[in-house]
Amino acid sequence: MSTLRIALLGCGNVGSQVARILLEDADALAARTGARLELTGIAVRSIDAPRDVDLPRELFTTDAEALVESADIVIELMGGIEPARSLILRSIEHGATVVSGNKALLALDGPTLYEKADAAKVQLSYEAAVAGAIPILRPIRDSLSGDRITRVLGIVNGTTNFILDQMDTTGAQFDDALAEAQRLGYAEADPTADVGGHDAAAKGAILASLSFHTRFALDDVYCEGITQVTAADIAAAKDAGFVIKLLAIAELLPRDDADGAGAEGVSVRVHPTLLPRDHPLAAVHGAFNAVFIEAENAGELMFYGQGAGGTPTASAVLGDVVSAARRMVLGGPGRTETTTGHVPSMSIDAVRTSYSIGLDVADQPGVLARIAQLFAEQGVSIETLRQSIHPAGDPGQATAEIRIVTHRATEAALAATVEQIQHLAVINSVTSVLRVEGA
Ligand SMILES: NC(=O)c1ccc[n+]([C@@H]2O[C@H](COP(=O)([O-])OP(=O)(O)OC[C@H]3O[C@@H](n4cnc5c(N)ncnc54)[C@H](O)[C@@H]3O)[C@@H](O)[C@H]2O)c1
Ligand SMILES: N[C@@H](CCO)C(=O)O
Ligand code: NA
Repeated sequence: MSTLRIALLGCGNVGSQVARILLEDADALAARTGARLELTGIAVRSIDAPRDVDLPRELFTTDAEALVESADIVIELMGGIEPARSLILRSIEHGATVVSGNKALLALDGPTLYEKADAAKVQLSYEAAVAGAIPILRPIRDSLSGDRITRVLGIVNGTTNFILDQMDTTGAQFDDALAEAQRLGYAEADPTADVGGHDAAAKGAILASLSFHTRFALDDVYCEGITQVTAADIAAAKDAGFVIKLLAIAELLPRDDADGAGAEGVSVRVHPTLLPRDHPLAAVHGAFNAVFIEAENAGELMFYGQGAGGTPTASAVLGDVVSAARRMVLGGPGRTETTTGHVPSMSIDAVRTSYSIGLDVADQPGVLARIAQLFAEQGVSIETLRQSIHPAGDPGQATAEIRIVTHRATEAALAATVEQIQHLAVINSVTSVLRVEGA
């Protein structure tokens, strides 16, 4: 039996579990691949740093460059842009297959890496980068490659799903739910990339690229996080039969711009979204992830599981390693990417969706009529309207909270409506504007 030499870069949460599995399950992995997967070294910053997993000390090295030069398969789990990027490029130049979980790097500079890998005829795979343990990239790339995907809705960030789920199930405020996520170790000490939607946006760019056979970068993704979502938004959504989730959405849209008439484009966006409570994604609780796909022939599909954590994520890494090793044993590089299309990226302005709008208004005659008139003037049709009165001590000072759910409208029409409403004398404030999907 032949031997494949494996270099591991980084020995943190995920890397340490990958090393453990490579050593503990060596016989089973050899039987599955037809080659022995020999872990030749683990690049670390400090050889004597304390680690959760007990690994042979002689495997550790601080010379990552030398390690990749002698490897058949390089597993990059350091995270960050540099030196991960340079080490991956160096590995490709040396003809090594690369497996990575680095969504930040892939969303930022994936095209350069894929092109170098294609030119060198080596494989680059990264199942761990999107939705951790959930097999999602291989199903999109392989299983669904004979179908036409039309829409992808993903809960791809566990921290934000945990926070929104806590707010929904316990009525917690955002800050308290975030503190709980940090206490349980879901959120980073600096949770900006999670709550700002940037982590989900990186994953959205990767999902869109593979689903629509075109390379989309982070810049193509409209991104809105969950920091503005209040307990009142969640309660109002619940009252109206919805749940709020942070979704990464990639969908095919018709184009009606001058040179695109009759053609299609792709919109990629991340924002808090109202979902009907009977939508399959509404049942994804806690820090779990799920990706809901609509395809022309397959119809609706959902992939569910743990999107983070050292051991679950290591499962996805090992899947890529075994798959790559099998192809190396059988010969030939196999085809890893088909993102050679040219579907244009479309801005969120082209999207037509429903909106949930919260208004704080004076409780006076004619207020509803004025609001309804303004919506009509902008061509935005109201689907439901709920009102609750907040009495005040002085007569004439009572206020009302109004929640309007619209039929589908464009971002432009909605923005114009909100802009005009703010100028109405009877409106105290627009308390929230959220999009609705899946209704
Ligand atoms: N943890 C998860 O749940 C999860 C899920 C999906 C994807 N990922 C991705 O997997 C990768 C690793 O994540 P993690 O949670 O294990 O991170 P981590 O921070 O726990 O581990 C990274 C390790 O790499 C080491 N490292 C950084 N730069 C190095 C260098 N120049 N040389 C040697 N070692 C270096 C760090 O010291 C650290 O031990 C990241 O790209 C992350 O985005 C993680
Ligand atoms: N911070 C990410 C980790 C997995 O990429 C999350 O909360 O889902
Ligand atoms: Na995955």
